[in-house]
Amino acid sequence: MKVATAREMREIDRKTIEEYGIPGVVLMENAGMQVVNCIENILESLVEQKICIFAGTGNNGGDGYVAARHLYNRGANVKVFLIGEKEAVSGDARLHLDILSRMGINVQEVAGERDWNKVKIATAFAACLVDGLLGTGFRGEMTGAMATAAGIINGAGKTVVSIDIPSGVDADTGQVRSLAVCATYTVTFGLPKPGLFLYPGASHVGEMVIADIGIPKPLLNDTQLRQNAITAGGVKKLLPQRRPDAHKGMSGRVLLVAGSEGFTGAAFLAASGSLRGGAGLVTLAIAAGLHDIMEIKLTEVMTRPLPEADRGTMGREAVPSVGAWEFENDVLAIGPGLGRHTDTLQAVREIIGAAEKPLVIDADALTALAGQVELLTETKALSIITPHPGEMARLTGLTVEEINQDRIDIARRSSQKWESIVVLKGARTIVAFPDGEIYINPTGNAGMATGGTGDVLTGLIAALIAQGLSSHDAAIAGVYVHGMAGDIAARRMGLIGLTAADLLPAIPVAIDAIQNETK
Ligand SMILES: NC(=O)C1=CN([C@@H]2O[C@H](COP(=O)(O)OP(=O)(O)OC[C@H]3O[C@@H](n4cnc5c(N)ncnc54)[C@H](O)[C@@H]3O)[C@@H](O)[C@H]2O)[C@@H](O)CC1
Ligand SMILES: [K+]
Repeated sequence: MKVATAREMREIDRKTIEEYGIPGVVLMENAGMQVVNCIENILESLVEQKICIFAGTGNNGGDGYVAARHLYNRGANVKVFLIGEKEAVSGDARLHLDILSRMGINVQEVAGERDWNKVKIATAFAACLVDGLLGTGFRGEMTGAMATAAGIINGAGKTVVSIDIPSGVDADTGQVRSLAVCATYTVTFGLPKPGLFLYPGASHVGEMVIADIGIPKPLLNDTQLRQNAITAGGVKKLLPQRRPDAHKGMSGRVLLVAGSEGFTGAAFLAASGSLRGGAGLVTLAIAAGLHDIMEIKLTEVMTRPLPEADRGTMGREAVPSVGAWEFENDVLAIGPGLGRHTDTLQAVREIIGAAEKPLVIDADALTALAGQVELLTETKALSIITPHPGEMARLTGLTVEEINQDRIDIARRSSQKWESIVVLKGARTIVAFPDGEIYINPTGNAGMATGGTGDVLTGLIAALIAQGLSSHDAAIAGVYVHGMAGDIAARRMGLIGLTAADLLPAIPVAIDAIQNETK
């Protein structure tokens, strides 16, 4: 599903109006009507329901006036509060404001203390509050009267329906400075905006309703829109089908280079992630001193001992062995729990530099790349790197905070610069491709913020590549399945105390659920 930034949405609106000839007031009419349809679904009947509409002076407020008119027509008792002056309302919004006046529906400009008291009393008795304060035109932070209004809305404890986006959320980044409206429902127009998926904005959205306001379909499917939200229906088309006469050789082979003393669990989780992801054969290459332990710990996985630097850490002599084994496999995943011994990191760089098969690079292998990321542009194969924000910080020189403030843009620019697929993990994983395309993953939960879940993802993505998916498709499908496995596990046991190993049995359940998805 395409996702549009504020600028792109403005452009879509412009083309709808100028190129297709659908007037802006019609779009606004449809938008307001869709908000009313949503409220009617929630409240069942609108007759004599008290509903407060909060409007700003822009077009978001314009949608609010339309909603007010239709709510009134359907029997509701509406109160419209304008945060600003009527004089400041122009264009399409002005036209709809004037219609309200002609209908005798009062629009109260909120300025002084007495007005705020009226607002507070009205909200206390309302069944539903409609937030048309600010939409995609919002920038910066809510201050003054806007902030006061948002505070009253949030403090009222009522059902809140936000128009297009909860006011105060940055449509492109999901950032919330000072405060933002906390919606129960957000009715967004045409296409969802990135800020509805990205945190902290995402936690203000409530239930997202994507409403048709009559924008022509070619504009909504425009390939020039470079952001997407991953959907179950989309992933279903990517996942491998298992033939009835399949044998293990057909489901692909994963070579995993992982683990070091104290970090055998990472190797176990990545290898198990590959198995649960459906790989036919999984080989774990691990420092020789740990080989015997892993033979016991992993039943279905083949293990290969690697020459060591110190006890339990891969040494540089491992490079030729990994190079030789790589050719017996379809994909090489490297990094989970490898440790940071200087020789190990050097070996990792040499392995990556020489690799010819698709690569999945994670954890300590990313540490090996810090300061030398250009190595990625020199590999023959397309690499997927799977940094969490801390690892991304080491790779980019930015802080974790800077990365989380603009996850999409940073993932996109890094992918283009490093000519690699970037899977930026964290709440709302972003998959970025060197051609500028972005996929936002909607699955997953806070319970997955625990050690080892990233190792499972590495193994899972590698398993999908082994089964014939392109690196592109494996990255998209992998993050979606992984998050969904986390959601399935969390439904069973809650968020607290969820472990990475709990994800493993949920992976096949997630894949099965997606494959049986009807859409
Ligand atoms: N033809 C169109 O463009 C359509 C637009 N629609 C609606 O219009 C919205 C976008 O409308 P606009 O571009 O007019 O913008 P908004 O209504 O989102 O807000 C713009 C107004 O808010 C002010 N503003 C910006 N940042 C502020 C801040 N930090 N504090 C206080 N005020 C601030 C601006 O100066 C401007 O007056 C969409 O979200 C959607 O709801 C819909 O009616 C569909 C059609
Ligand atoms: K809004």
